[in-house]
Amino acid sequence: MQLIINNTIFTDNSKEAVKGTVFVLSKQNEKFKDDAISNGCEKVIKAIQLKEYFDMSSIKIIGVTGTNGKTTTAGAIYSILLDLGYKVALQGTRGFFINDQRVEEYTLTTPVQLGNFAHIQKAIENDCQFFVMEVSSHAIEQKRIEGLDFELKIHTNITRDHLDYHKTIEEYINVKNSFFNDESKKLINKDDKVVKFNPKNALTYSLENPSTYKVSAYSFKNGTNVMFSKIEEVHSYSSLLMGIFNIYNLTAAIAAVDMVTNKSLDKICKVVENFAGVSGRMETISENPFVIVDFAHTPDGMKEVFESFNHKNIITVFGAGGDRDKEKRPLMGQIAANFAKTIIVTSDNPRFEDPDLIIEDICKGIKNKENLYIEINRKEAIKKGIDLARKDKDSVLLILGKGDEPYQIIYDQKMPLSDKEEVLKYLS
Ligand SMILES: CC(=O)N[C@H]1[C@@H](OP(=O)(O)OP(=O)(O)OC[C@H]2O[C@@H](n3ccc(=O)[nH]c3=O)[C@H](O)[C@@H]2O)O[C@H](CO)[C@@H](O)[C@@H]1O[C@H](C)C(=O)N[C@@H](C)C(=O)N[C@H](CCC(=O)O)C(=O)O
Ligand SMILES: Nc1ncnc2c1ncn2[C@@H]1O[C@H](COP(=O)(O)OP(=O)(O)OP(=O)(O)O)[C@@H](O)[C@H]1O
Ligand SMILES: N[C@H](CCC[C@H](N)C(=O)O)C(=O)O
Ligand SMILES: [Mg+2]
Repeated sequence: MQLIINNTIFTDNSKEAVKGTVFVLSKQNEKFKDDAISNGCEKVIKAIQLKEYFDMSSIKIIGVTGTNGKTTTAGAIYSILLDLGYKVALQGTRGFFINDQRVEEYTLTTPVQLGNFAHIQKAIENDCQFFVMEVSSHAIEQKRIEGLDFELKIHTNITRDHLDYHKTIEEYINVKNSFFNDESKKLINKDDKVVKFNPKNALTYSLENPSTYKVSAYSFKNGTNVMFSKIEEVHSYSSLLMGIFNIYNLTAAIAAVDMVTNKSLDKICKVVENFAGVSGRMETISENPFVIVDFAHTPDGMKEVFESFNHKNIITVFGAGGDRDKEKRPLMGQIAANFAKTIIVTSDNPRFEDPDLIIEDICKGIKNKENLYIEINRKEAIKKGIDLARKDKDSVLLILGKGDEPYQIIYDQKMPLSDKEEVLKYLS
């Protein structure tokens, strides 16, 4: 990865660290430091020193971390700030956006250090006042965010994900909590049971426990309508988004904008109505039959989605990613069995794993196999789900795990496959 600042080339790859370049050390590449020096680089610096070459004072960085809700909450903050007239950049799972234009397709949810600095540089060149970014647990552990000063750090929730990488839930929780142990301005979900944070400059939000931004009531008739109080002031907002978990995401987004701008909460609550959500997150593809595509791929994410439709007969199509956390698979099967009337287990992104074995892992959590179908071909599984949904007018078909991913990763190949396209093709 290279970054050019004032005609100086900065690189994080020793193979590029030739004469005239500056090698930027990271946790991932420090083992190549001697190679960089022998390749003739001018100097070796730590990422935190990039601030000496790079004035970032004109842009406010907002970081969102948590197991689920990062893309949705970051997307909502981006939408609100744009509607309030600010120039904003958004970086995350769905790619890199500047002022409503997608500048880069999906790469990493949080790029490597120089990738973050390159995007911030581009955002500053486009006069952005805010840089909203998702902060993944990998990024925290690998210190990809080293050198960034956050105007505000936001916590959505901490349940479980990426245990293939962090090995234990305790380690995963510690990594997530480490993002909140400094004196930065932070916004914490007070209903989360495992979050630990430095109380200095911390404000909170919640539906259950006492907090700064406390939701007092909500209803789902004609969309989502929410009432909350900030200390003594009462405010309300409405949204097209469904699900109690989206009330957390939207309340966090409203609170965040309140904390980083001097706009009135009433103005902020007004523009949040324009946020139509993020594609592939609780996205309604068809009303009749009722078909929704969602990105839920963790036990907690699935539980939240299922609980949003417990008034419906749930038919669900899902799988689990290969080369990811294996222990979550039976838990996902069990959650589906607890809520769904019909379960169709299929492939997600098998990567280098045998899709049959992934499906076997999921089915270990499904004791009652009466309404369980297994269909390894995701396209066929979606068709099966639609056929069943057509026969039950009180059903909702929930196609989970891939959201708006336009591909299926088999080995290291990205084969074109979009859940939404498959539904629309079959219904047309
Ligand atoms: C598992 C994982 O996170 N791997 C990351 C890790 O790879 P790695 O340890 O193999 O590193 P590497 O490729 O050997 O390179 C490490 C560093 O050494 C340097 N290098 C390398 C060779 C050399 O001769 N000299 C040299 O200097 C490279 O330029 C690089 O800076 O370090 C690399 C560089 O920092 C990352 O690009 C890579 O992310 C890979 C591509 C990846 O797929 N990561 C996924 C799992 C990820 O990060 N996902 C999260 C969460 C997703 C979500 O929940 O939304 C994300 O933020 O996207
Ligand atoms: N606040 C929340 N609590 C629990 N589940 C949620 C929440 N928000 C969203 N979800 C569920 O998790 C899925 C992923 O949401 P989103 O993409 O916003 O999360 P993310 O943290 O960016 O995920 P990833 O780390 O995989 O990119 C959604 O499709 C929904 O099913
Ligand atoms: N459908 C994807 C969802 C996870 C995407 C991202 N959170 C990651 O872990 O790479 C998978 O399970 O392969
Ligand atoms: Mg994301």
